[in-house]
Amino acid sequence: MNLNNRILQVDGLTKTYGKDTTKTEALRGISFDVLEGEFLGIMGASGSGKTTLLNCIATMTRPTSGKVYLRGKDLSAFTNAQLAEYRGRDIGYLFQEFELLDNLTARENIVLPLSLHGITGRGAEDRIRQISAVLDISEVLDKFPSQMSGGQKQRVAAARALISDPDIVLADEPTGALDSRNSRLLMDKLSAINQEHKKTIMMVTHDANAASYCSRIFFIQDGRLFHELRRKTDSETQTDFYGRIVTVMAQLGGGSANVL
Ligand SMILES: Nc1ncnc2c1ncn2[C@@H]1O[C@H](COP(=O)(O)OP(=O)(O)OP(=O)(O)O)[C@@H](O)[C@H]1O
Repeated sequence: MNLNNRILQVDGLTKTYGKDTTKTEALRGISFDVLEGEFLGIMGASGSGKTTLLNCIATMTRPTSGKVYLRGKDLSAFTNAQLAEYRGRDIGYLFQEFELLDNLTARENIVLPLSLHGITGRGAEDRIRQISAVLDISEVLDKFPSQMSGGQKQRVAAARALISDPDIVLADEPTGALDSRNSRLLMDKLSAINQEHKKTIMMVTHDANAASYCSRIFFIQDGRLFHELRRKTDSETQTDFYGRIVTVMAQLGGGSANVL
């Protein structure tokens, strides 16, 4: 592994919620590296710690111990100003339930991170046009969320996550609220953004189909890394990779149907 293009380093991350009788050890020591341009999947049963892991990386949750480094810089040592810059510019976050603001149009939702984080509007219109074309949402830019389909809302949310050209996109179950057609459409777009625009993506998912678009997948069990799968570049079809994913899902706990 060439560590020169390591974008993110997760080192011995633990997270314990509550104490005594309410204590939950959500993460029990997780370490891995993410390389630039990877499309990394995180899978595991409900409650295994996937969202906690993503939120520690997003600095929405503070780890109990361990560190996260972005390009070698320790996030826990960031000042408030550096954290704001990190959240607003270095990462983009895509939520399962879209989290668009209902009283803003698609266009206003997409530019929100730029204004919230004081990023200047230089070229914002050009950038919206480019991203909207990639995500096929040019037609809905002046619509409000209530006037869009679920698939369109999630693609608008993806545009919002990408508008500041972040180093890494963190996605938590982005297809969780979508039907299979819209899931496939979103995954095709995310895959193109990863492959053609070289954007690093880290995605939590329960969906083996969505995971089959990834280049590498971590399986988490009870707050620990259980297994890692890597798609064989060039020599493995998405269908074959899907087959291997389903096999590991079954090993994780007695059959994919009752695990994930
Ligand atoms: N804020 C919190 N306070 C207390 N316990 C929490 C909190 N957030 C998560 N947990 C607990 O930590 C564990 C891991 O939760 P987490 O949401 O990270 O799992 P997950 O793998 O993302 O689950 P799911 O697939 O159901 O979303 C669970 O047992 C959960 O109940």
